[in-house]
Amino acid sequence: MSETATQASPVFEARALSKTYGEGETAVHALRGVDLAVRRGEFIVLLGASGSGKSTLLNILGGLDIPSSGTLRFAEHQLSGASEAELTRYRREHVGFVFQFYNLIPSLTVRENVALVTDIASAPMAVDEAIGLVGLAARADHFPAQLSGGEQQRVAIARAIVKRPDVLLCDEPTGALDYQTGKLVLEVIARINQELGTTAVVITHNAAIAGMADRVIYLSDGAIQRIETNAHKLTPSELQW
Ligand SMILES: Nc1ncnc2c1ncn2[C@@H]1O[C@H](COP(=O)(O)OP(=O)(O)OP(=O)(O)O)[C@@H](O)[C@H]1O
Repeated sequence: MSETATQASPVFEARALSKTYGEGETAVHALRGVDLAVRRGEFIVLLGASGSGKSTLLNILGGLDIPSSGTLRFAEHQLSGASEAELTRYRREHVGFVFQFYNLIPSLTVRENVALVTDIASAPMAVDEAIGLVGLAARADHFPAQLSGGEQQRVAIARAIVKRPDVLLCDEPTGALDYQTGKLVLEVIARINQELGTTAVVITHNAAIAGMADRVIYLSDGAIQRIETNAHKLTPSELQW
């Protein structure tokens, strides 16, 4: 992260964020009082056991879910208490999502899959620029079925970043990929974070990935257990697992 990013004011600020699914005896407390500030341009890795609340936190940051209590602010937008229409606009203008499964449209080429989202973006980059950033210029006219899992995930990343989102939220982006392919995908996410200054929050089950983060947030039972800052960030090629 650059010096300016370190000094910038938080892009996300969460206070006492809680999320309860259901009610009464069957209530599940997915988040219990999370306080968190994320700086612009930061690379955050979220670690924690299954069920610790990682996806819930990421989905709330991305405006896909709403907290039961507490407050959440993104830059000048108050997300807690926002209407469904406001959250839709927030997601559209500011957030790129990458999930474990790529959700590409099989009948469209790489270029067409990425171009789809540019219609609703206010200032998208050129489709071929996004495809170039993820290293797939030579595959732009191919269909998803002609690509490896890692290449399909890179298309999904191109689709997420073509609209120039402020934040890139990734839920287990390498979960379905082998070691080498996973590293390539992580390299692309690190590149987007560094070259475009996109704030990145990445959920993983793989503790080794923590080495490439500015900060690692450990969730346990819906609460932040600890936060570690990496004095020296590793590149994905230096990670070993
Ligand atoms: N829509 C929902 N309805 C009811 N309970 C839910 C819902 N979504 C999540 N939960 C529960 O909230 C808790 C936190 O789930 P969450 O998916 O955030 O955990 P996670 O850390 O991302 O887990 P994993 O690593 O397995 O994906 C879990 O107990 C889960 O069962």
